[in-house]
Order: sequence, then structure tokens, then C-alpha cells
Amino acid sequence: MNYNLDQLFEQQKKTSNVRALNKLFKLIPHEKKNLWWAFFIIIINAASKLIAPLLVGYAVDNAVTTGDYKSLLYYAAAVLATYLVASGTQYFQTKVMGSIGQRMLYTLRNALFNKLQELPIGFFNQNKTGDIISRVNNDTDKINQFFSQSLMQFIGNMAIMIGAGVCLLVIHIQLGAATLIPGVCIFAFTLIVSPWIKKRNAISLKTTGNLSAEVQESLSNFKVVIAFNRRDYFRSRFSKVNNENYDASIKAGLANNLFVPVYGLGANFAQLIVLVYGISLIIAGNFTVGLLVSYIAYAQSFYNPLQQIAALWTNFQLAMAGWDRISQILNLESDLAIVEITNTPQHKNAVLSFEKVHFSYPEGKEVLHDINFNLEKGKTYALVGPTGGGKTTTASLIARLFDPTSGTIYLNGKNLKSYTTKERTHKIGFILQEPFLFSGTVKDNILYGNSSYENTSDEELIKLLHNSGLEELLSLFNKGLQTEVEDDSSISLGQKQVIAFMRAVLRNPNLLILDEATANIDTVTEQLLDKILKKLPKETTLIIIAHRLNTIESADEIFFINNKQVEPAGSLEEAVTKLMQDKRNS
Ligand SMILES: Nc1ncnc2c1ncn2[C@@H]1O[C@H](COP(=O)(O)OP(=O)(O)OP(=O)(O)O)[C@@H](O)[C@H]1O
Repeated sequence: MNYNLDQLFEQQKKTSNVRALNKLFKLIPHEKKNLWWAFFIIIINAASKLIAPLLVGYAVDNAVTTGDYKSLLYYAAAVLATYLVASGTQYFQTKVMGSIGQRMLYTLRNALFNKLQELPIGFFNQNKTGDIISRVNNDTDKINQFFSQSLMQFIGNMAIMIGAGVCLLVIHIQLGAATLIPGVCIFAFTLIVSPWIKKRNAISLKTTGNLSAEVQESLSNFKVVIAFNRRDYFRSRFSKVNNENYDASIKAGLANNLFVPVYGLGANFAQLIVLVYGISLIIAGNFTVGLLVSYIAYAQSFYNPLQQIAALWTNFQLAMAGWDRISQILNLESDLAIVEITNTPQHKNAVLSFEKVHFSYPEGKEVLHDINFNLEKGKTYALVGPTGGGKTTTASLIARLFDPTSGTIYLNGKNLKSYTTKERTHKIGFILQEPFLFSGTVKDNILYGNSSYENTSDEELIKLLHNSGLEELLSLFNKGLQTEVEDDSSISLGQKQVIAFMRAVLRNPNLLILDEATANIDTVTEQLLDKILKKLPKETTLIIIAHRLNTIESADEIFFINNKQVEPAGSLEEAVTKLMQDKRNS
């Protein structure tokens, strides 16, 4: 399956802002009640702001022109009351919407992170880590900025604008229609240019992702960069992506700010229309001065929010571009699908079988072609072959890190795809070529992902390790189980392999795969690991991948993997001959 986010972005159908927002709100169904409350408060706030101009207009017509000071005081008190209501509702509006925004961000980051935990290896192979980190941090922050700072102002301004528009039309329909013409033009302009602006923002966010990927790559390989004096190379690569990001950000910024002068111009036109048309109506005796005062205030109430919306629209476009990039990940299919068992059990005596298995990496050439073999319970198998021959790929298919492009793999007679992740990882242990440790203690790392021993004390764990013959290995760590593994550099590669070994053996799997698992371990410790493997329950099947042929001397059967084929190699001597022949041919 294609998990390349850049390619998926090119192929994906463009969604409208309304649909995108709708999907975003579906992430927070529990906030529905709070959102209605916020909406209600916003309406009251807008209404109180809209009543004031009408009261001022009436005051001009009924109190100022007639010199009725008592009425003027009443009008002033009424206007003051509307201002107080507006301030009070503004406070509640900020409080309710601000917390909804923060909760939304929290939910979004959780959803995104949980999704990342479920995605298959293919996703991480096909995308740069830096870009994924940028989506989790930077893109969610764009949504946060919009929801916590802008959304409330956005809705409030929209409510005032719509209310002012209605007032303009109700007071005088022709004058209202004329005043709103620039607004309609602005609206049409916004609709036309928004997709283009969103695209510019999306490109800008993508270049930010590339920038982050570049930083991540050079920082995680800094030892190689220094050792090979490749600083200039990385500097020039960084400078290239930084330039791209700079150009894209400038273009996005210019596009985002395009609204501000256009909206300003529209507002000025509207004022001109109100004054010219309104005064001509007064001269004709069809309008009063008080109504014109109200009218000017309503025209401002319509166009001022419009200008603010122009600024907020920038945040909105950025947030929507960020949401597109985030929802791309959320829409991906989680994990490798678990399929119903439709076929009857096959190869009953074999613990593992490959049947007509073909495999290619996405966009890569075929690595395995029509592979058929059976592995029996309790036996030890060795996979040998030249570098890049396909040993790790075969092991990865057995551990279901990938699915075959075609064909079927059976575990204990059942399609491997029919096992849940928990069942599969319980049955198959895999010690990777490059073991990964989490920050924490040796104990944390040994027990990682092992639900059977979650709350095991040190004493109980030592007993368990003793029973599996693993206890002796603890002497390799100065503080035993409590040795801190802070980061990659605080522990040797060999020690890492020992921890990965203990982690896998303690799970007591039916099938244990060791991919170059002892390549960095000294001979004495290797012999100890060998002894531990011999103590495993006799029904455990072992698959050993090794370049050092002495490590596979005890194998019951050897498979030679090269040129897309997996073939029985016969004896160790035959395997060595094949390897040498292969080397000569290459
Ligand atoms: N993630 C990947 N994406 C694309 N191609 C890959 C990927 N991993 C491995 N390959 C390719 O698949 C082929 C087999 O690689 P594999 O790692 O299985 O070989 P190997 O026999 O384990 O090699 P080694 O002895 O060096 O560990 C190689 O040509 C390699 O370039």
C-alpha cells in the first residue's frame, strides 16, 4: 500500500472548507453542548452591539433635534446597558471558546499520535521523520492558533456582520442593497481566490516539513557527518530547503495579506455610497439625519468586522492547510489489516510456511519471487546469503512487518494475516539487526511490551531471568536491572543487542528470529547466548540470520537467499561454497 504522504497529497481530492471544518468538529462530539452555549453568547454579544447604533439614531431624531434632554438621558442609559451586556458576554465568549480550542488541540494531538502508533512500518519507511514531527508539532499548532485565538473573533465578527447587514436592509432596502454591493464583490473575490491561497499555505507548510526533515537527518547522523567531514554538504542541503521554505513562506504571506487592502477598499466604497445616497435621500425627504447616523454606524459594523475577518481568514487558511496535512495521516488505514480466516488450515505439521510468496518494496524492485518453504516446530534454521540478498526482508515478512505482494504465509497452519497483533507478537519474537531501546532502565527495556510481567518486582524478574538462563547477562550492566539507558550513546551496540535478546527470550515465543543478533557481541558472551538458546523449550523454532558462519553451525537446516530465491543450501560447506561462488560472480 502506498503511504507516501507527498504522493497522496497530489492525488487527494480537494475538500471544501465547510466539509473540512465539519470533519474537524466531528473529532469533538462531546463539545457540542459547549459550542451551542458559545454560539448563544456570541449572538447576544452581537445583538447588544447592534442595538446601540439604532438607539443613537433614535436619540438624534427624538431627543437631540427636539432638545429633549430627559429622553436623551434615557437613551444614554439604554446605550450604556448595551455596552455592559456586550462586555459581559465578551468575557464569557472568551472563556468558553478559549477552553474549547485548547481541548480540541489536546484531542487532535492525541488522535494524531495514537494514529501514528497504529500505522505499519511501510508508513515510516516512505515518509521522513522530520516531516511527521512537523505535522504533529507545527501543523497542530496552526489549528491551535486559529481555535484558541481567532475562531471566537471570527464567529463574533460574522454574527455582527450578518446582523448589521440585516439592519441595513430593514432600515432602507435600496440604500441597504447599494451599501452591501462592495461586500458581495468582496465575498465573491474571497471564494475565488481562497483555494489558491490555501494551496500556497499548503506548499509553505510542506517546505517547513522538509526543513524539519533535513534538521532531523543531519542531527541523527551527526557522528557520520563529523567523521566524514560532510558539514559543507549538509550546510548546502539545508540552505537549499531553507531557501525553498523562505520563498514559499513569502509567497504564502503575500497571498494571505491580499485580502487586507481589498477589504479596506470595499469598506471605503461602502461609506461613500452611504454618504452620497443617504444625503440625497434626506434632501428628497425620504430619510432622517438620525437614521443616517445609525446607518453609518451599521455600515461600519458590517465592514469593520469584514476587515478583521480578512486578517483572521489568513489564520483560517493556514489552519485548514494544516488540518489537510493532519487529516491525511488520520485517514490512513491503521496497521496491517486482520483478515477473517477463509482458508482451511494448511501445512499442519509446519510451524511456518511460505506459499507462492512474492514481495517488492513500494517503488522498489522485486526482492522475493515465488517463494515456497516450510519450517518445522522445534528446529533451528539459518538464513544465509550475500549482503542485500533478502534475508532481513524474509524475516520481516515472517514477523509481518510487511505483507507479501502476493502469496500466503502460514503460522501454525493459519494465514499469518488472521492473527491479531497481540497474538502474533506473542508467538513471534524478533531481535532486529539494529535494536532500539527506549529511555529508561534495563528492566523497563526488557519488559517492554510484555503484558504478562507488567508489575513484576526486581526480585521476581531476576528469578524469571535465572530460570531462562538470562541472569548471567545482567553482569554486563554496572547497575544490573536498574542501569539507566538514557540515549543511544550511553550504551554499546553489543549491550543493546543483549537487552534485545533478553526482551525477546523472556516472551517465550513459538518462533524466535535473530537477525544478526550477535554481530556486535564478544565471543564469550555469544557462547553464553548460544547456551541460553539451547535451554529454550524444545518446541521453539529458531531462525538465525548471520554473516559469521560459525554462529549457524548448530542449525538443522540452512536456506540460501539471493536473486529473489530462498533455496535449501544443504550442509554448511555447501552454503559456504554458494556464498563464495556468489562473491566471485558479483
Ligand atoms: N525499506 C526498503 N525499501 C526499499 N528497498 C529495500 C528496503 N529494505 C531493503 N530493501 C532492498 O531489498 C533488498 C534486500 O534487502 P535485505 O535487507 O532484505 O537484505 P539482507 O540480505 O538482509 O542484507 P544484509 O545482509 O546486508 O542485512 C536490497 O536490495 C535492499 O536494497
